[in-house]
Amino acid sequence: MSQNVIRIATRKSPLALWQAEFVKAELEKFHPDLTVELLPMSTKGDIILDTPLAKVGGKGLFVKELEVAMLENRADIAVHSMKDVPVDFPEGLGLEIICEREDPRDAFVSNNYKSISELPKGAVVGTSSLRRQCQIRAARPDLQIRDLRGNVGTRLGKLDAGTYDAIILAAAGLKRLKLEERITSFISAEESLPANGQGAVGIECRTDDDRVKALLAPLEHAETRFRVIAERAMNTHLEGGCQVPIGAYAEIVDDTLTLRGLVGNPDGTQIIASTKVGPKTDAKALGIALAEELLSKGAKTILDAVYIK
Ligand SMILES: NCc1[nH]cc(CCC(=O)O)c1CC(=O)O
Repeated sequence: MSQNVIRIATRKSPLALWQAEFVKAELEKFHPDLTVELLPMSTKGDIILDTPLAKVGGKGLFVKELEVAMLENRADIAVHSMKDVPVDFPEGLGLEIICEREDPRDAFVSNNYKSISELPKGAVVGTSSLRRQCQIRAARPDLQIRDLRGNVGTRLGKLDAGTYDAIILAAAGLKRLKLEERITSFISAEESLPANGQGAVGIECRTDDDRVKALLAPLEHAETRFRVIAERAMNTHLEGGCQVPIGAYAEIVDDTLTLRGLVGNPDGTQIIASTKVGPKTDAKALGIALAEELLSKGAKTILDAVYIK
């Protein structure tokens, strides 16, 4: 491979392409002589669109093809939403860079109502995230949750077609796609704890590729890394993928990290939540400790029930 080219393997969804273009622009900013090429491809997760993701099973539905491309040296890096990145990487690949986090919150989108609390009794809310479903139902057991798949544009189209009274999406995705004006209101972390890594973009590459790693280094954001490490450690220790009702959200103030976590069942009748606080450099240990605490409070029974359904 020429010394002056980096090839980005990317999914073809608008959000994935935005993320790849963002990394391309950042790389070109730091390295004016570098040429960055995009290699768009389809993944299993893009193709299986009619089955709830928890049932399709298997983590990493959206990343396998990208990883094969890097291992076969057809691409050098892949850009991921940290929320969708599996916890384990194939031999030879690793998540080398975590970029600065965008807004981590969930967003409420509706053409008729201002917020979840203003929805009329029995209103229909679209989301395929068990995490969002669980927390919405906990606050409003009367609401009906309906599956909502497809990329961000497709989901907004279904809302506009009248299929739902409201839908829930990640604020980060809407902002990145310049669709921020579609956000009716932001859902606070207290109302809906975000998914681990939500709003953060990570870069995967071959672990032995020192040339690429050196080029990527300026894109690293240390604070985001500590936050995402804590959140992912909790998720990993719970053995949860993205498609389970688990929320994990870390914040840092003056080098002190506060990690909140919750595990619930899809209908929101059970939620186990807790918090750990400690030095940010203990991010991983805090995540594991929080997972242990949630497990000891009954999270395992809840998660087992979600997986076998
Ligand atoms: N699960 C799909 C996905 N993966 C990342 C984002 C949004 C952007 C982000 O979290 O970085 C979305 C869409 C959504 O949840 O609305």
